[in-house]
Amino acid sequence: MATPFPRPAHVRALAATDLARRLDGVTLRTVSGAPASDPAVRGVTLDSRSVRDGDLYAALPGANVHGARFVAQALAAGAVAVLTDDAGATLVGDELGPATGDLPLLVSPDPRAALGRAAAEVYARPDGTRLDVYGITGTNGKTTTAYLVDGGLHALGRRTGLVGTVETRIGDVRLRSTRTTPEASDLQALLAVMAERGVERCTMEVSSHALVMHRVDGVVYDVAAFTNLSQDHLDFHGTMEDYFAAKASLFTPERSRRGVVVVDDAWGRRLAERATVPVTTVSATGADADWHVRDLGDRAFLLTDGGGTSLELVCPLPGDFNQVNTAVAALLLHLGGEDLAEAARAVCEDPHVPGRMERVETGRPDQPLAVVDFAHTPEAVGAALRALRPQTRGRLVVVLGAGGDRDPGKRPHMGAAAAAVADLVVVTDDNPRSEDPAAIRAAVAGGISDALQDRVRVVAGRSTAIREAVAATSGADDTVVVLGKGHEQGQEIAGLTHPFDDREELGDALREHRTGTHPKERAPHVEPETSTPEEAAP
Ligand SMILES: CC(=O)N[C@H]1[C@@H](OP(=O)(O)OP(=O)(O)OC[C@H]2O[C@@H](n3ccc(=O)[nH]c3=O)[C@H](O)[C@@H]2O)O[C@H](CO)[C@@H](O)[C@@H]1O[C@H](C)C(=O)N[C@@H](C)C(=O)N[C@H](CCC(=O)O)C(=O)O
Ligand SMILES: Nc1ncnc2c1ncn2[C@@H]1O[C@H](COP(=O)(O)OP(=O)(O)OP(=O)(O)O)[C@@H](O)[C@H]1O
Ligand SMILES: N[C@H](CCC[C@H](N)C(=O)O)C(=O)O
Ligand SMILES: [Mg+2]
Repeated sequence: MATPFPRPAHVRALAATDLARRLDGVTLRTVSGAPASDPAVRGVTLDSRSVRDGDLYAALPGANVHGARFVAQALAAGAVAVLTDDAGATLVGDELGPATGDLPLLVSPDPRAALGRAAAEVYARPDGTRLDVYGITGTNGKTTTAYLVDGGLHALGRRTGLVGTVETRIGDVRLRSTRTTPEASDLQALLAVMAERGVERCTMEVSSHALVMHRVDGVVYDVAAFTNLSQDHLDFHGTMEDYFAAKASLFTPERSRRGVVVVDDAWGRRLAERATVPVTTVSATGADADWHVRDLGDRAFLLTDGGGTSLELVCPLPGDFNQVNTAVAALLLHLGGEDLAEAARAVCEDPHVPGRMERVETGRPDQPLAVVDFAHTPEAVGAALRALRPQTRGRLVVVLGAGGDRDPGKRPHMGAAAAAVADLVVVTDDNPRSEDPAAIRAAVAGGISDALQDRVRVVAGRSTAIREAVAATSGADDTVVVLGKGHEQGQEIAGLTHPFDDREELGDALREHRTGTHPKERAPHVEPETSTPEEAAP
């Protein structure tokens, strides 16, 4: 898929030989052994389908295929040089033969690691342009905190950029994000475009995939923040230790200048000890920290250093965890040079975070409290439901599933976390991707103990499940919450993405429930029938 990201108008046309010299560990070679030609490199990409005239094409080894397989396509599209590894150089020779004997090959033992720096060289900002970059990492809360920071900056009158799961923004221009953290060459181009268009501060989510896959190499964050660590992505990282090591690498001088670390889990406490840049710590649980969050009820909380500074704030979003996200956002801005009190008030002004604890309203006074949230880890499922429990006088009904082709180990824990708090758990499909949806549902429901199985319904088809959940509520005292897909606009089933929006589905279900309309199926379903709880037996 072609990258949607723009390129800067002004680039440095660096001779390929010069570029090679600027990159540590890179040697210049040709297929034939003849001297390399020396074209000007004016852009960088790692995807042959996105090559533009004058580009360096990074032919990277991948889990599925070696990018060197696409060198002919890249050259046809205008690539003038190739960054690759030894294996890639051999493949280029095999694919192209002597025809492009003087094509400059920039060869590195780890071309993915060289990519960000290569792009940073080519897209180097004009002197005097200042763009501060803030990076937020952690298992849960990156998107929410990034919106809080960006909203705060906006309220303070700064021109901002935002890069994350939901969208990418350059000032007022909004682009769709394909990943939480873009690939290194896209990111460097994006930051250069932001600087060109007068953006002063860019706030971005930094995923653990990005840290391991060198997507943020070439960026030094002015302030980095860590929210928390709990189980997710073990399909990619293997162990929690490795997952932690990925996150911790953000808090080193190569990647950031200073940090904010939440020390409410053991990983955060370890990070605060291990970080090799100065960090400010914050806790909402009374752990030893520089700053503390004290809940005052009704969303009010105190941000205090236990000494002379105490700010009373009203959290703009529901849930105790959002008080922590708000505190992190305020402290990050403070470390970035803003006055703390002004920053904290600005952060609390009026953030809209799409698909996170987002209410769905029909205008009908007797509708249940209806919420769409992005919780898709055991920890987040528990946190989201615990946030809604006290507001619910009647029944708390939750719809959830788990994504296919993603960490299978978290599925039973997600089911268990939901059943521990909710009165009814409707287990259904998230994005099954290439997996069997029934097996994923069974894994989620299978995590729920026998004693709680009477709270569980397993329903194939997310649309049907949302309608069953709404039908299980009986008025304004009840809550129905749909977890896992938040802002997502599609449901990925067997290689195809079908339009699907939880907020629309929930709104439709609430309106149909009121008028007694028959549930309509808007999205294609893998299996149309409603299955029974037996299917979920472990
Ligand atoms: C697990 C993972 O992150 N994989 C990334 C990895 O893919 P890969 O090693 O399998 O690459 P590959 O498919 O073998 O292709 C090899 C190379 O050939 C290139 N290619 C391929 C085909 C073609 O026609 N032309 C071409 O140039 C590719 O661009 C690639 O560089 O390198 C590719 C680019 O080099 C990435 O696109 C790809 O991200 C995939 C799409 C992905 O889904 N990543 C997700 C899991 C991800 O990154 N998620 C995080 C975390 C979100 C969160 O925190 O919850 C995110 O930041 O979004
Ligand atoms: N600080 C927090 N602690 C625990 N749970 C949280 C926290 N912040 C948000 N959540 C929960 O996690 C869900 C995901 O939040 P958010 O989208 O902000 O995280 P993220 O880190 O960007 O996730 P992703 O990696 O998938 O992009 C929220 O919908 C909410 O249920
Ligand atoms: N960025 C997250 C999104 C997960 C959202 C959930 N709907 C799923 O499909 O698992 C991931 O790739 O793990
Ligand atoms: Mg996110």
